[in-house]
Amino acid sequence: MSRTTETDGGATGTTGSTGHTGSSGDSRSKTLIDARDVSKKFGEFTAVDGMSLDVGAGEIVGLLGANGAGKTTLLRMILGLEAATSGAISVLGTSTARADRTALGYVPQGLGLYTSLTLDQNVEFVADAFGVTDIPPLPAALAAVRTRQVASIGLGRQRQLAFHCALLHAPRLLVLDEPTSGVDPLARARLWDTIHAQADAGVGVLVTTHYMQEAEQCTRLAIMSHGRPVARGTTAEITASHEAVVVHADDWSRAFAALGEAGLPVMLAGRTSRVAGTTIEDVDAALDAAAVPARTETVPATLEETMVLVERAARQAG
Ligand SMILES: Nc1ncnc2c1ncn2[C@@H]1O[C@H](COP(=O)(O)OP(=O)(O)OP(=O)(O)O)[C@@H](O)[C@H]1O
Repeated sequence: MSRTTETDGGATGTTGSTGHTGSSGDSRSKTLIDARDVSKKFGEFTAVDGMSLDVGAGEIVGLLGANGAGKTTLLRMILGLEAATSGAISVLGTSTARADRTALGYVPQGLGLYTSLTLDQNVEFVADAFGVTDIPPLPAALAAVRTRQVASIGLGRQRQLAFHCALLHAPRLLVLDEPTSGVDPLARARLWDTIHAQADAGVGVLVTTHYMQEAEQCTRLAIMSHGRPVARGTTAEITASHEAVVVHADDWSRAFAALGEAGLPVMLAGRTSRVAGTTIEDVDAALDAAAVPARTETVPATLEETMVLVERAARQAG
């Protein structure tokens, strides 16, 4: 398996099935986003620093990072809503400025709906803007409230409507900025059904999310920290070189407390403690010192643990 995790801020291309698809022949035509070494400065502040990213047809690429990591800024540059300070971005085979807007669907964090208009009026507005005459029917949950003002319906339905509007003109590329934020788990699962259906139909999807369960549904991931690339690849590739120690103890709360008191970055998962980024010897020593009987084992780190570790490594590297 190719190793694609990066901790040095460098954005080398991935290889194999997760690799950059924009280099040759048939694959070139399927590359919908090709961003290379892109940076953005706001005055003296660097919000995005040397990010590279590609999205192919039928792929769901997840962009992850803590609040303020630079995800939205990168999306906005890809969409041509913000000019890059340096680097090159190609969208649908051309510069962002010349990209065919009718082939692009975008759901911003703020949804971009007209909240004082009804659901029907929002759909009509978007259909008019894109010249769509064959308007697909509203999903049942939205049809039931079609004449209500958008402001009067819940966030879950608003997000569903924003999706519906973004898909109205059958875009080839979908850009989603935290599309399920604040939505209950069932509605979230439904929105992800829609995302998968689009990808299955050949649409390329670039999505930001803070939910690890959603990230794990992506074809590939790019993780950024303080504007910089820190890891990329499939979930399996990104987590492959990271481990956690799992602690099984009858007195799980004492084990958890002992590890915390020893200064280890312990997390509780049900009734087991997990410590990522340290050795099993250190964990055993902390438990022995506190006289807590326990069985320990080393397991692959979760994506969430890996994100913490790569972010910490990036911070330490400066
Ligand atoms: N127009 C702007 N002028 C100055 N600074 C900005 C501007 N837009 C964004 N920033 C800063 O750039 C950094 C990255 O912001 P951005 O919104 O891209 O992060 P994010 O990863 O999308 O965060 P979140 O997950 O909270 O949405 C933040 O520190 C933000 O304050």
